[in-house]
Amino acid sequence: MLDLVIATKNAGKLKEFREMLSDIPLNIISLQDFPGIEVEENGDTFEENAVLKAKRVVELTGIASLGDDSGLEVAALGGRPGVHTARFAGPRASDLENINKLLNELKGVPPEKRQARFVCCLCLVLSDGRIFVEYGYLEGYIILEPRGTMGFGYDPVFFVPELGKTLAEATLEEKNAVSHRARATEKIRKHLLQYARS
Ligand SMILES: O=P(O)(O)OP(=O)(O)OP(=O)(O)OC[C@H]1O[C@@H](n2cnc3c(O)ncnc32)[C@H](O)[C@@H]1O
Ligand SMILES: [Mg+2]
Repeated sequence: MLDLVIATKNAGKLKEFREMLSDIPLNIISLQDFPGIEVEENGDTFEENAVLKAKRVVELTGIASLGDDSGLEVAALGGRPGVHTARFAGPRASDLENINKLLNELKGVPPEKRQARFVCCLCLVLSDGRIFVEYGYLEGYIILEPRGTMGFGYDPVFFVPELGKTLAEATLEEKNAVSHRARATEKIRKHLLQYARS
């Protein structure tokens, strides 16, 4: 069975990928298995960062890699925090600090004007250098107070109309049925299947 390195240090993303790709015969590992690898995410777009992550891992390991760069675009904030989502409240910000900063910036914005979307850009780089890029989106609203304990990141404040709950109130299976990451993964799946058979 071939290895696939998910180019991430985020345990929440890894858990979602492991579940979504469980039917593909690949041995899924991550940067937890390569603690020395650091990737500077200095791109101006999700795509630049997703490509940076996966290319760097292939360069250093020689193993095919899937990079995920994702984030939140909030309409009332003109699309911010966007590519800066992970460091919205500062370079080493925790999920809670980021959520608090978001809720503060949205203070006084009424519920119907709190539209947001999650964006996920996935980049698969194979060891022969071939590159595939796909996007997925999830539309929702930023609620007034966090709700739920599952998932990661901004999940407790992201309400999904099609689920009738926040992403942190959704099970892994429910989130993976609709998420930005799941939608991008569906599009990249055929390339992963081909790689697994190679
Ligand atoms: O770069 P890696 O190591 O993959 O991990 P990261 O957490 O830094 O990931 P990003 O650079 O892609 O930043 C994504 C930001 O968007 C948030 N985010 C992305 N997908 C999310 C999801 O499904 N639910 C909640 N928050 C999410 C996440 O918490 C980060 O703050
Ligand atoms: Mg990151």
